[in-house]
Amino acid sequence: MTGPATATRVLVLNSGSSSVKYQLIDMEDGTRLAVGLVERIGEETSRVVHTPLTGDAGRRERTGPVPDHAAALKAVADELAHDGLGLDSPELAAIGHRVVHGGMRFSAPTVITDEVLAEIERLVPVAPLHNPANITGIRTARALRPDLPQVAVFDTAFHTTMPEYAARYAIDVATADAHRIRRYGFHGTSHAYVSRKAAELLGKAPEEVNVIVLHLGNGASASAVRGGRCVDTSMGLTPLEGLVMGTRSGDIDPAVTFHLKRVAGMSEDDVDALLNKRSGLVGLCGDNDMREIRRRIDEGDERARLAFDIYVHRLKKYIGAYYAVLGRVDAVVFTAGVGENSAPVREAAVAGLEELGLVVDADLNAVRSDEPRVVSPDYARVTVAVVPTDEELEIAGQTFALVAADRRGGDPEA
Ligand SMILES: Nc1ncnc2c1ncn2[C@@H]1O[C@H](COP(=O)(O)OP(=O)(O)O)[C@@H](O)[C@H]1O
Ligand SMILES: CC(=O)OP(=O)(O)O
Ligand SMILES: [Mg+2]
Repeated sequence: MTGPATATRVLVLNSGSSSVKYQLIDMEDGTRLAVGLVERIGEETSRVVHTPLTGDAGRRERTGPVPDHAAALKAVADELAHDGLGLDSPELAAIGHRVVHGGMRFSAPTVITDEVLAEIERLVPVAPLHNPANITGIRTARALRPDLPQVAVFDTAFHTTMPEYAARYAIDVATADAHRIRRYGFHGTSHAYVSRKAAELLGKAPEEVNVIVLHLGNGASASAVRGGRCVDTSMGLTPLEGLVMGTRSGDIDPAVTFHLKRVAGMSEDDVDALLNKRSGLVGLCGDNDMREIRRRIDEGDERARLAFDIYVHRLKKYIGAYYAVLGRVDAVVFTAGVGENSAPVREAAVAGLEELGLVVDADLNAVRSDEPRVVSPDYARVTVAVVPTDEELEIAGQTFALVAADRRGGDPEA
C-alpha cells in the first residue's frame, strides 16, 4: 500500500476533542506548504484559520458553525483545495493521523487497515474525548483518498518503554490484566520530539541526557526520559491522571468517585464529565486559559490565584518525583501552549528548588520566541529550557519514514 512512487508530501491531521489542527509538509526538505486549525467544533462560533505558506495568498479566517468533526475535515479539504493543495493532489504520499490511545498493541507508527481501525475503536472507552475524533479524521480521509497510505502515530507509543514497576498500578494483578488496566501515558509524540530537541540544545546525543519534559497544553503531562527512553509519565490508563489541566482534575483519590456516586447521587457519566470537563483550572476558577487566569490574578482575583497555585504545586511535585526517578537530571523542559508561553508558570514551578540545581533567570525567562531556548543562568547545575513542540512535524516524519520503508520493501531496486 504505497502512494505515487515519487510523492513526498504528507498531510498531518491532529484531531482533538474540539479542534482539528493540520499541516501539509513536503518531506523532501521539510517545507511547510500550509498550516491550519478548526477550533470550537460543535459550537456556533467555530473558527477556521488557514495559512498557505507557498505563493502569495495570505492567512484566511472565518467564524461560523462547524457542527462536527466530519464537517471540520471537509473544511480542511476545501481550504487546501482553494490553494491547489487539495487531497486529490498526486504529490501527496500519505496522510498521518495523531491517534491518542494505542493500547498495548501499538508501539510504532502503523499503516491503518480496517483491522487497525477496529482496534482504535475498541480503545474509545479509555480515550473518550480523543479517539472518536481521531477515528472520524481517519474515516473521512480514507473516503477522500482510499488509494493513499493512512498512518496512525500514537500518543502512547513513546511510553511503551516504561518499566513494569512504573506502568503497573498496585491493584489485583488478575483484574488489571483481564481488563488491560495499566498506565499507558499520552502526548508521547511531543515528549519524544521535545526530549530529542532538548538534547540538541545541550549539544549532546539523546542517549547521553536525562530530561524531565513538562507538556502543558489543554491536556498536560510530565515525563521522565532517560537516555532518550521514557521511564515514567504522569498520565495513566486515560489522559485524566497526573497534572492539573485546563478542564481535567489530574491526580485524585479514586474514592472521590465512589463518594460522588453514593452520597451525591451522581451517575457514572456525571462523574466522568465532572472530572474530565468541569475540573482542573476551569473547575477551580471558571477559566481554563492561562492568559485569562494571569490577567485576573493581576487584578487581585483570589480564585484565579488559588487555581494557579494548585496548578503549580502539582507541577512542582512531579518535577521532584521525576528528579528522584532519574537520579541525575540534565534538563527540565517546558513545552506546549502554557509551557512555551507562560513565564510565571515556569518561574513558579521551579521556585525554591535551588538546592536541586534548578534556577530560572528572570530576563531569559521573559524572552518570547518560537525557538528552543535556555531560561536558566549559566551557573545552574540543571538546564531549564523552553522547547516549542511540533507534534505535526514529528507525525509527518514518522509517517513518511514508514511509507518510504514500504516503498523500498515493495521495490528492492529502489
Ligand atoms: N501567551 C500565552 N500565555 C499563557 N498561556 C497561553 C498563552 N498562549 C496559550 N496559552 C495556553 O495554552 C493553552 C493551549 O495549549 P495547546 O498546547 O495549544 O493546547 P492543545 O494542543 O492541548 O489544544 C491555552 O488554553 C492557554 O492556557
Ligand atoms: C492526550 C491529551 O490530553 O491530548 P490533548 O492535550 O490534545 O487534549
Ligand atoms: Mg496539544
